[in-house]
Amino acid sequence: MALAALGQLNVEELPSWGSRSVDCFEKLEQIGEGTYGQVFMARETKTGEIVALKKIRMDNEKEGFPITAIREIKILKKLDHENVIKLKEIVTSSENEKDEQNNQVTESNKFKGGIYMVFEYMDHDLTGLADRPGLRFTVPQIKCYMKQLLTGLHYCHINSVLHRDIKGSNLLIDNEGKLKLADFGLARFFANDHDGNLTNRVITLWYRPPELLLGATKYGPAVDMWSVGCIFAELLHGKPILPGKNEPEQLNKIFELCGSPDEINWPDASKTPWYNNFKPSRPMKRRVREMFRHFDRYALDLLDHLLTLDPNQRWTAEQALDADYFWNDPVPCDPKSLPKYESSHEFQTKRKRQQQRQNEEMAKRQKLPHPQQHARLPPIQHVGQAPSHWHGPNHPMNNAPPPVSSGPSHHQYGKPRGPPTGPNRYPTSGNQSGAFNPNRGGQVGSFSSGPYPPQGRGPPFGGSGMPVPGPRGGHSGYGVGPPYSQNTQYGGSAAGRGHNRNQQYGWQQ
Ligand SMILES: Nc1ncnc2c1ncn2[C@@H]1O[C@H](COP(=O)(O)OP(=O)(O)OP(=O)(O)O)[C@@H](O)[C@H]1O
Repeated sequence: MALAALGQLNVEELPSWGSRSVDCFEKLEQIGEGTYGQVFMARETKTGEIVALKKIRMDNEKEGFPITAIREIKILKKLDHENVIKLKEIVTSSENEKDEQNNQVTESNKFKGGIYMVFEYMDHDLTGLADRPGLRFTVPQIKCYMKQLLTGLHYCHINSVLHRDIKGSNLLIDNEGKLKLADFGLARFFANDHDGNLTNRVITLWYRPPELLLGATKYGPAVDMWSVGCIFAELLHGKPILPGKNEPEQLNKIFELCGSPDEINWPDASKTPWYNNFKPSRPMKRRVREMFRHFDRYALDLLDHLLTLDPNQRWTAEQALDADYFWNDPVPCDPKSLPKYESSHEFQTKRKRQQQRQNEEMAKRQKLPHPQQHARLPPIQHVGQAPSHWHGPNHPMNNAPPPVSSGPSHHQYGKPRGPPTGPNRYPTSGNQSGAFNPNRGGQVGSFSSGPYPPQGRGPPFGGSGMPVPGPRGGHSGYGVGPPYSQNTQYGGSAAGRGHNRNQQYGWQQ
């Protein structure tokens, strides 16, 4: 099959798609559990190649094959880029197989069989990787991941694809340091005039832009760029920056950080469907630069242009890649120079948290001292999961040997891991613009999932599917002034630069 050049779509199709059985693969371990299916690490029996198998969940489908899976397959078959996950083929299983929990198929599902998407295998997702105790990403590493994220997204956007669920667990990373966008279950092709009516119920809440929270149904690539801004700040700050519990609170957090919409910062805000329901009761000042004053000026400048309320003024992926941030020291590192980690996926870190909770409960009951809690452990969401193992205190980023372990792990060569006694991986403060040693320096950022955000796929505003009728509808924090001090300056722009470095990415517009 001829490969598409960078920036081009893949127009050829493998003839064998769907014709092979999943029996050609040996399932090794479950590595993911998503809204739409389980993900397994597997080995192709014939070639020994390690792949990821994503089983398409059919049990809730009354109307046949799920539309999200159809979309994901359709889009991924067309995309061909080094920063976008590669869908290798589709395989099927016979209708009377047992399900993954070893339950026999029932009357209602017995004729459905199983359909799996076969992906290239990636060792980590960004959330799972960053949740490793003791891990600190360096600034060149963050720049390297950000550059790849933006390059992959730029490719999607110039090919008229919106991702619509950019978040850490959908950014996959291999041990060559390559980052790839994954989970195109919410993605769709878009028209450049943004004239169509698109669904408003997309993007995981913490990464959802203000225009969607205000009900917009005509939108474009800028929605993904807001999510990128949230991830960027999270990488540098060490924790999610806008962890709202529900849509009104999410909007309130956005306004507290980015200021309330007005005629200057977002002239069209008042035209959004739910503006009158959610507009703040009094003006709020923009505080991005104050809140993140510990970032260096180039990082702040990029962040400021990504976390821009008005989607029309928000930077595009192309503009972001041209930001001074990527062109000033310390420059992004070469992906290949990144340390290799034992594999980690969010699903597994959730299991570890589950195990820790159980240990704590046990310790409480036995009146023993509590096991040490990792600073950033989110609440448990899944119960009844199998125990796993802790990562040890030593970490490649700390110039120490890799963790050692005694039990089974993601890889057969996995080693035992001890309790999380490593240093806190969140940067405290300090200017990052000084001299830097990528492997040793104190200029570190980090990233973590924190408590799990509500998913972007459910209906907004609880079960009703309707917006809360007013800004004060039961939400105490809404419309109340922000808790920050007033003596800050907002400004800064990278506008006016004459030089464009875009051609260095080999894009085709
Ligand atoms: N190609 C892959 N290689 C390794 N791990 C993968 C791969 N694809 C997915 N995973 C793991 O499985 C998890 C879930 O996959 P994915 O996001 O595609 O499923 P989903 O059902 O759409 O999930 P969600 O509802 O969380 O969006 C990912 O976060 C990742 O950890």
